[in-house]
Amino acid sequence: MSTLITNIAELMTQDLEHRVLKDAAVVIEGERIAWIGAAADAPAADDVVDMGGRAVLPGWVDSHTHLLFAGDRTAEFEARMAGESYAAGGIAVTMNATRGTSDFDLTRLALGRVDEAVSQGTTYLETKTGYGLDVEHETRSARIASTVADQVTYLGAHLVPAGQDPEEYTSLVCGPMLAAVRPFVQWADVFCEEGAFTAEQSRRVLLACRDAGLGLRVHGNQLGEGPGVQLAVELDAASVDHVNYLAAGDVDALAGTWTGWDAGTGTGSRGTVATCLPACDLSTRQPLAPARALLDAGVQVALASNCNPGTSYTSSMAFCVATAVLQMRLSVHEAVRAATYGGALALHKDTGNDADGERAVGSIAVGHRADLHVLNAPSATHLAYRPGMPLTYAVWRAGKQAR
Ligand SMILES: N=CN[C@@H](CCC(=O)O)C(=O)O
Ligand SMILES: [Zn+2]
Repeated sequence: MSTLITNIAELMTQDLEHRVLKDAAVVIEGERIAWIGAAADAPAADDVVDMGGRAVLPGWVDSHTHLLFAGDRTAEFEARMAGESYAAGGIAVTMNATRGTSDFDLTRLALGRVDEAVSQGTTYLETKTGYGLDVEHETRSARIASTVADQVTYLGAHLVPAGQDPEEYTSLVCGPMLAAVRPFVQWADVFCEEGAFTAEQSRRVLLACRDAGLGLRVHGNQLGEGPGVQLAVELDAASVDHVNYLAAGDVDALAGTWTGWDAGTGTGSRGTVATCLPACDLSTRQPLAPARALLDAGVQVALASNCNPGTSYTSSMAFCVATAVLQMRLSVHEAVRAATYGGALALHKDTGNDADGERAVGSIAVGHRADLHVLNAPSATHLAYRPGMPLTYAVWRAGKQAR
């Protein structure tokens, strides 16, 4: 079964050549992209869908979310808007609410959040554990997460629960908890920040997880200059996320990880992606991450929602893109790229086509997964030009129309 999607005013492919095609068409066949090119040259297909002069982008790749939670932190948000600063301790409020919720309700809540994201154009997403914080509840979160998200990250090292010795808790995270979650997760993450985990504790966790075969990610430099970025670089993590407070040495270290990467062919040795979370920066009133400086230094950048009840209760990637353009000084093409191809790079899903069966996401090219986001606008520029507007017109996820 093939579908020709035609009369596309602007097709922003975010492929390796950064092609933006005008008056274009795409053919999808099953879950894959089978053809792209000028609408006038399009081959016949079983079905034809006329986009009426709208813009088409890859679906958003949201590489950083925390969707497995119950409860709400409105009071904490209100206090912050009245001048309080964000501190890691709020995580315990969500931990208590999450532990007190049934499997059925936790699954329903997470699925509802995935639906919200997909209906706004997200077609591939990662989510994390981190609100269970004991073996039973971390394992449950990992298991449920593996049924609702495309990739799952183990974040047992999110906060040391009250009354527990930090070193003993770190040993639990590195030992029995890791063994229990392992069947359900691909990645491990640590909140390496004052009030959460020290550099030494974070390193212990990441090394144990790497030995268990997991890829690595780090929450780093969110609340102040700290060791997170350097640790991520040292351990060759796929991504370091937040990156609000960077010293010049941090930017250089991140740039250094990409010197063996050939961006033109998407081959070579991968570095550490800097994942910026602008909705979180605004909601916590932290300085926006220096995405412009990172890109200018040669660092690969992703944008993600960080959807969670404490610091960023939104899954709107369009909001992140608009903020990146309006406030972080990225071009529209750069911001969309960071929210699609950049997220795929951060999740190691940027390559793969017909030959290896692992289909790439985050860019529109033959053989890649058919993840398309149609805007109710003639160009992607409208994402920043009309911020906050409901611009998602249609979504294809793995070749199926999801909206
Ligand atoms: N910073 C650490 N973790 C989350 C927030 C968790 C919470 O406050 O519930 C984040 O990415 O911002
Ligand atoms: Zn996070």
